[in-house]
Amino acid sequence: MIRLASPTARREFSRTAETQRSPLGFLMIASTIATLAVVSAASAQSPPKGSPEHIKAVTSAVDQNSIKANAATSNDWPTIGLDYGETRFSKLNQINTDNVKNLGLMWTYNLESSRGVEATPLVVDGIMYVTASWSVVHAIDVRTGKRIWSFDPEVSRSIGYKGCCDVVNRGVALHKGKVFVGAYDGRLIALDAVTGKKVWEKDTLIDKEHSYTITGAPRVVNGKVVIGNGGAEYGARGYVTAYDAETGNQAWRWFVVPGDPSKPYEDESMEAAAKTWDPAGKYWVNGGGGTAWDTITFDPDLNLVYIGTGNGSPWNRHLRSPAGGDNLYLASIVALNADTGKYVWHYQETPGDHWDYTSTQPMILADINIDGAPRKVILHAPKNGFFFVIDRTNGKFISAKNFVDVNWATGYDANGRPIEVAAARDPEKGMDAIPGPYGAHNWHPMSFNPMTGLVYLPAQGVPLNLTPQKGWKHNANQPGEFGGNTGWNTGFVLNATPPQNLPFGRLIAWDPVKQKEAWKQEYVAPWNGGTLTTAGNLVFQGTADGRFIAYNATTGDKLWESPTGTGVVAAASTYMLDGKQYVSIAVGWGGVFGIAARATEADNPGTVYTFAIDGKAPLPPITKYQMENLVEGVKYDPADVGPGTLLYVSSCVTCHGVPGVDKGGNVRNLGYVGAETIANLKNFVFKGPHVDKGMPDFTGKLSDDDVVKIIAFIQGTADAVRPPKK
Ligand SMILES: O=C(O)c1cc(C(=O)O)c2c(n1)C(=O)C(=O)c1cc(C(=O)O)[nH]c1-2
Ligand SMILES: [Ca+2]
Repeated sequence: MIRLASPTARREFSRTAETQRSPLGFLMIASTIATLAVVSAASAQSPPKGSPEHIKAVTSAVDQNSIKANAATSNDWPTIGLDYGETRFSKLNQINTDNVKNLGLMWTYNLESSRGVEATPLVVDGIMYVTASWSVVHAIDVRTGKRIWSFDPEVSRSIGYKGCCDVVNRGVALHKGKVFVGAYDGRLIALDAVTGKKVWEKDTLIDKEHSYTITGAPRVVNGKVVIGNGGAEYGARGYVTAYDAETGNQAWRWFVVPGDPSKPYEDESMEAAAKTWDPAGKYWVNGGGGTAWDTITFDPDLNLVYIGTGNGSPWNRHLRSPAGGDNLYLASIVALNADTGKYVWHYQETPGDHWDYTSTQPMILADINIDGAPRKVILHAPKNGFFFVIDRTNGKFISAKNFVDVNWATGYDANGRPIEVAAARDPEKGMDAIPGPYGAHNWHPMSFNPMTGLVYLPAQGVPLNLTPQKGWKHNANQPGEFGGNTGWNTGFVLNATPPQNLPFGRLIAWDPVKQKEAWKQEYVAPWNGGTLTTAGNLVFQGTADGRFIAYNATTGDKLWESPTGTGVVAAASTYMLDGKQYVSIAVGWGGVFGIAARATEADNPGTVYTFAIDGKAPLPPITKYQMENLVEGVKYDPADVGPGTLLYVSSCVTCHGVPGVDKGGNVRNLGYVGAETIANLKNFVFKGPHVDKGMPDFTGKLSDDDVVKIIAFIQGTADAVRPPKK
């Protein structure tokens, strides 16, 4: 009880009482109560880590401000590329060049998937969100390595073949207590971060005639979730859509390429783009392409969203747009207003794309000094083999330099146009495209370390010969058309002539100011993982041959490695947990190269590996990849091998590779599945047992007689490649 002793004290009290009645006073009391609440919360027990209350508290706090604030410490990994620049540069240095040799396993978590795993794990205060194949989301408690929940959007496995490049997913976005995932079948789904229960779901697909998928990670910009689609191998028209994060209501949509010119253009940018396409190619029937299937990057200060756009559909421009033209906005970086989705500027990296040179590769927004002046730039290494530095305020070209050998252009002129080699567009003659359609760099994220000034870039060469296809028509499915019987439309015959260049995989440390390589590491195969770099002067990368490696970021010296039980394609994340730095990587062999090819005999399921200094957990035992002997003795008529080859190319090769030549990836090679399976191929091709794993049912697409011919090709090829018996 307050005793009002003196008149002064009484006066003081009444004045306080006065102010308490005024609005200002109310605020003062409220703030006092708030302060008391904070004090008592701190002194009382905070919710146990990993409890629903703790997960709710830490995930609800993730928003634009917290992501910006986290960039100062890198304590958490709250968004796919770590920060809005998507630098994948962590300021953490507890693990560094001196002690990385003591890095050890804390735990592994089985993602229970056998297809590609491409996601970077997000982590806030030890709560991890990561996706496996088939867009399945896992919430994991890093403190224990145990599942909190998992969510399977139950994508019908029968549509697996409707995406070009494996049933992959590149991860989730986290915002104010929700987890956002794009499902392979085109749904954008919001989940409660605590329970994994669905909050809302939107079908993002505007057109069910063409094959659209989602494989990329959504991004949240100004409270909206932005997502694009895949499908440009199938005749899709690219677009990106923003949905309100709370309600799922559509906020805006921007198309990448123009639609049917007999209908009104959606906006001025489409009207301008249409002038760069020849309507004689009926591009709107073939979709046009440009699908934004991976990178979407956001600069909150400029309020711009940057979209990396995909290849033309079909690939061959002579067929798509016979009179030529740049075919905007294919293979470009396009800046959109984050609030309205309105076009602001574009820079086209591959005008008139002809080689599947997507620009969907992850972008990095960096502030670097060029010619003594600070510039806000985008660093980008698209499929086409050139490293680009672009002014991100206005889209102006700064520089481009090839980071691997290329044969389609000799360089870029001062205006940022490629100086093309005419033979690369020969309408009749085929050539090895260098880079080939797998790209000199694919979706595997690169990272940028401002301390070394270097970009760590997973580069590669996958040889492919492209010969213009005679008589191509949309969905005509000519025998011999690559993937034609599963919906592909490229307008090229692939490898009609065996390619003469050689495959390679390489980690390049690239100086974006000098546009020059600083160091490199060669690998045994293409298709190595994304990179992570840290203030401990480290670069982390997983490899196609099943290792997770740490390098010295300055010199490229290898400092540490661990086996991973399968090939790695995703990039790692790092974060602090209760005062200790952790590194996590989701492994799982796959993606477009990994469907049919492999570089390791280890065949463990998709798994999250988490490491810290002095971790002592045992590595999981390795399961060896199972293959039958090269198929032998299946009866066939040699006259069927020729027609069987064409049928195989249009129906089987995209997933199964070349029998007896490739060794199988996450899908089997038909040279190594046993004679009984090949002799009974009909049972697999028509309503077969693998339809629920994503294989097409070829009923009505192949005849019994076609299957006989395909068998002839498989056995004939196996016989041709079999080493002579001693
Ligand atoms: O044109 C497209 O729409 C599209 C989509 C995708 C995809 O969604 O995964 C890929 C590609 N193209 C592509 O060209 C490509 O090389 C590729 C590799 C991968 C992968 O995950 O390994 N996806 C894709
Ligand atoms: Ca593509």
